[in-house]
Amino acid sequence: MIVEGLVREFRKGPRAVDGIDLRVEPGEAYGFLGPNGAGKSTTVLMLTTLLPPTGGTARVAGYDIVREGPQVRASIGAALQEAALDPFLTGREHLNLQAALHGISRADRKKRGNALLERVGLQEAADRRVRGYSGGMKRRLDLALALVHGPSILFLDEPTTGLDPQSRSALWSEVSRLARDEGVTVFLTTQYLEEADVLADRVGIIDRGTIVAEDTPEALKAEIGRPSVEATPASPAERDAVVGVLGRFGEEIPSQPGTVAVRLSGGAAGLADVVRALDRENLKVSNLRLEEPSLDDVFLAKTGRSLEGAGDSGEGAEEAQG
Ligand SMILES: Nc1ncnc2c1ncn2[C@@H]1O[C@H](COP(=O)(O)OP(=O)(O)OP(=O)(O)O)[C@@H](O)[C@H]1O
Repeated sequence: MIVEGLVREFRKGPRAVDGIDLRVEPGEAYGFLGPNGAGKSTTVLMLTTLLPPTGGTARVAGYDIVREGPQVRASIGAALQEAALDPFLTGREHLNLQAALHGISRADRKKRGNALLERVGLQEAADRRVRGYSGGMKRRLDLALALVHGPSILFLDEPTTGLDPQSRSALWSEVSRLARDEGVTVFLTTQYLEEADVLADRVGIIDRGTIVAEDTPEALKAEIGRPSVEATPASPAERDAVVGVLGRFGEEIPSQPGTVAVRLSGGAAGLADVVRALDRENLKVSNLRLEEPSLDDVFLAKTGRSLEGAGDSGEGAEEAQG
């Protein structure tokens, strides 16, 4: 997938996507991370040919998204935010219908449907109507539907938003397996740092329509750099003394009540020196933790805002999207 200078301007709205460049290699899992309203869904709609760009170009599976829409659509599968599931159809009926739409023969439809239902763990619910499905089951059915025609690229728009932790991790394993074992290229959008961290080989951070950082999660975190150490003084009376010792190793940062934290100016290796210094001063700590920088720190460093609550106010956005 090659994207160059892609733009989408809405007539009465913002420049939702403001000239983005990206490349996703075959078999790669790419995470598009950003707050509400950053432009993630608009990007996915353009790349899946559902919304025409107002500028720039993109090739998906080698095909131009504007001039070769049908070829693009034949190569991709998409599970988007507004799942078009019919509450009165069963999971199996949905798969059958989708397979028929893709021109899969009657004999193959059944086989394909069964295999996909099994893969996403919906065999037992296969003949129940979708209106009785949980949020997690609907997302898994969505994923199965996106895979019916064996696409080489899979688009997932916020696949786990609103799911409980268990359903979230079940979906994560399925997506990882697709990328790892079947070489499917995955392009997923998410507002969850952890999701990008777990699933993506590379992460692009999008804010207000532009990509502000892009790399492997490890490299992005390493760029922001230094880990922090957090200590819980065993006796609250010794808090100031612990602050004094830790302060020699870096600048103090906000931490949980009852704890002291500093960003280690010498990196993780400084932890041993911290322990020795505390010991020398006879200061006891009940807990000592090394914290690696998170993707949230990366977002903060690149945009000056924290990912939590960095989104747009959403005013009118929902309406406009409908
Ligand atoms: N059809 C539309 N008309 C006008 N403005 C729109 C339309 N669709 C999206 N926008 C605006 O474009 C910007 C980007 O929206 P987009 O949905 O792409 O963001 P997002 O990163 O996917 O956010 P979310 O996580 O909420 O889905 C927002 O400011 C949004 O209000």
